[in-house]
Amino acid sequence: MTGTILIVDDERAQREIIQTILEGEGYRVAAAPGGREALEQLETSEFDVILTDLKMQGMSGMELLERVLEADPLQCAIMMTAHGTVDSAVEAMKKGAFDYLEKPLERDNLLLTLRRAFERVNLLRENRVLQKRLKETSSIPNIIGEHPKMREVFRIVTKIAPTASTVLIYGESGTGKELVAKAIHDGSPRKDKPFFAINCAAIPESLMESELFGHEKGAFTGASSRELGIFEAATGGTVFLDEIGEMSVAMQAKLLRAIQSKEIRRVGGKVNIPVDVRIISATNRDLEAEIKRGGFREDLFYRLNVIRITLPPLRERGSDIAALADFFVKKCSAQAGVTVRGIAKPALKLIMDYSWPGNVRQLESVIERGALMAESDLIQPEDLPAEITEGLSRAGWLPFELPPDGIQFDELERNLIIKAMERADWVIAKAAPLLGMSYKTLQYRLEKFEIGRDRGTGNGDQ
Ligand SMILES: Nc1ncnc2c1ncn2[C@@H]1O[C@H](COP(=O)(O)OP(=O)(O)OP(=O)(O)O)[C@@H](O)[C@H]1O
Repeated sequence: MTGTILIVDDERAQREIIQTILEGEGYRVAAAPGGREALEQLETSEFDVILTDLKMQGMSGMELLERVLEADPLQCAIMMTAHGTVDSAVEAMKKGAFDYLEKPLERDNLLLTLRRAFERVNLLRENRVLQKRLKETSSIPNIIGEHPKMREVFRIVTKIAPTASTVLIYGESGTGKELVAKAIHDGSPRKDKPFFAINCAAIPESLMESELFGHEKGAFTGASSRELGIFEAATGGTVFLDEIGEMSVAMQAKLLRAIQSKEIRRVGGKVNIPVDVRIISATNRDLEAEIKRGGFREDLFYRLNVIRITLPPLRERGSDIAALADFFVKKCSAQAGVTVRGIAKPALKLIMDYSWPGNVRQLESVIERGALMAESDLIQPEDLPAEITEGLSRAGWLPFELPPDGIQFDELERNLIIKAMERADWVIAKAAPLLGMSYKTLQYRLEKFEIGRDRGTGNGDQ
């Protein structure tokens, strides 16, 4: 039998008898003549079980129990009480003692109670190890998230990263889809080979095939030399197809053929070239609904959707906001010239209350801006952009009331589009989800309103 026990009793003879019995059973035993001495020993050593007398000179067993459990609520303690003091024994149990033993002690009863106590100690210990292991496996470097939905993401990523299966990541813009795709690549045997990401919404239809599969010299006007597409360039590695829902149906057919045959043909080429890439794709659209509408091929969907990972929007994991903000502050403070080391409480409250339609990407850029604006070493409310300080809180933000004289709807729409484009650094693919529009709809509206980066003509793409 292994295990450590601390006996606390002010009667020396009692201590010695119990110590002899327990050492005879193989336990490692220490003894203390009173509560104070016991607490001193507990400061430097850990004991699995504390066996203490109730009535002692100086500190009572009850007070010792309270102090011990205050420091470690899971400490296993057994109270020894004089015959006929059941009330105190019950009180000790209520306070959190594991059990009590009536004096004079009976050897068998003592050993049986200790055996049960050690069963519990071992169970708790195993539980702690499991919890620790769970924590270790459910985190990925540089991806912050303690929310159960993120833990589930980490669990799946850790499990499937080493396999060859295709993965489809669902999530709104800025929720970390590319970060997760990269983590899957980094956790796979392909990690030393290239990881290439392509945003299907940002590439014009006419160039998509060449981007994916490459082209031969002279394949089309402007193709002055042979160029490899990302399928060939990433060979042995991973291709990440972001915003797959924006890919045209014609292109989807070509992609499906490439996945099935594991071969591609460069645009203008005459031969098929074998390729070996793992495909991870991502979307913020409901592809199943797109299939019903005829906008997405069902057979391709099943090829891509072998493993599905759903990333929650930031507003659904509010408990992660503070840790993410802190992570970005640290990231910024590593940069030259930035002296910020934290976020002031009132600013943090505004950050926590905000709805984050642009998700983690928006939070990251707000913190970056705050770190640059801050005059002290803490980010203050005045260092945050208006949309956050104006308290458009998660609980029902209602930005507009219809003014008494009505409104010019076109003007309102135009302004909102400009605001979204500014927030998305003039990348249409990133601005579109902020407005709940598809890439094509937003592109059309940018042209219609003649919105460009310089507010002049042109659509300001990329
Ligand atoms: N959990 C996280 N921990 C730390 N950083 C994160 C996390 N999630 C996202 N980020 C950061 O937020 C930014 C946006 O993430 P990412 O580009 O992966 O999002 P996305 O979902 O692919 O966006 P989009 O759909 O617009 O392409 C990146 O700078 C990324 O590093």
